[in-house]
Amino acid sequence: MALIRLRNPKGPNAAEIERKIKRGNALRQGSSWRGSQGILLLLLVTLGLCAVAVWLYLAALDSDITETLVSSRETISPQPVVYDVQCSEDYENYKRYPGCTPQKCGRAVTDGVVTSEEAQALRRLAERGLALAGSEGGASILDLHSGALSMGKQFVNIYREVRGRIQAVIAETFGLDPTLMYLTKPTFFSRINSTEAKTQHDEYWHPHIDKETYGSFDYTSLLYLSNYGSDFTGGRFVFMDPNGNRTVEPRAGRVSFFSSGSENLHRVEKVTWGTRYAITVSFTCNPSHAISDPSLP
Ligand SMILES: O=C(O)CCC(=O)C(=O)O
Ligand SMILES: [Fe+2]
Repeated sequence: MALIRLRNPKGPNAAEIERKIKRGNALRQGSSWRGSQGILLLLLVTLGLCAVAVWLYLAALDSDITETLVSSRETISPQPVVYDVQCSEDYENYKRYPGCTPQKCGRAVTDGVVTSEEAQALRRLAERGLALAGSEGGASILDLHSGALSMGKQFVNIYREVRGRIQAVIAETFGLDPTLMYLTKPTFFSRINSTEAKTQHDEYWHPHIDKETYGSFDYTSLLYLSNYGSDFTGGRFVFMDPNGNRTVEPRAGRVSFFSSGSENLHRVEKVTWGTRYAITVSFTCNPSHAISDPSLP
């Protein structure tokens, strides 16, 4: 027995024990590898969550929108959705025209006044007209003034019908006499894309008050000819109120209208992708600022 012990000092189970030790080591190594894998995974998940949080924060900073008044996914019909806003003092500095000068101010949106076929026809017209030229920057306009187009022996007013309906819905919403409100200039098609601005005429995104910018406006209406989200991104209309920003998302055939004073300070977001078509159609209470439909003698 002693000899055997001498020849094999580790005893009869030494090989077995060694195997166990090796297996133990291997297991420990494996579990420490698995441990570091776990830590790595945890790190990655934490990093991912941090990235998402930063992205959400930046997105919130970028889109300073407090409220979406009307989204492009909903249909506002037949009645417009109306948001009352207190009239600014702007109107006191202008001559008042009873039956037209705003007594009640606000903003409204309707999808029930212009059909999608009409919007499509007007968009095609804008596409063709603007294809003849167009700005090198991102914003182009086509001013069709009264909207008259010669055809044979007469004028075909391309948007007389549509304009008449817009006039009627504005009058009804703000309690006006439609015969005392007049189409005024500029009345124009706009095309906006994401091309970088080349001149200040391309800088459509600045906050402004229509009554100050255009002088004659008392009521502004915008007829959208393309859809936010599918035809273009960015390019939402933003009312900039003292307590936050409120958007109207364009949608083909949608008419958005509002009193033109500083109670409706607004801007258009920069278009980030695609092309946005719209028509600005505006009305004045001052007959001397009216533009009339041309007629043949
Ligand atoms: O196109 C729009 O949504 C707004 C345009 C505008 O603010 C304007 O024509 O004065
Ligand atoms: Fe404007």
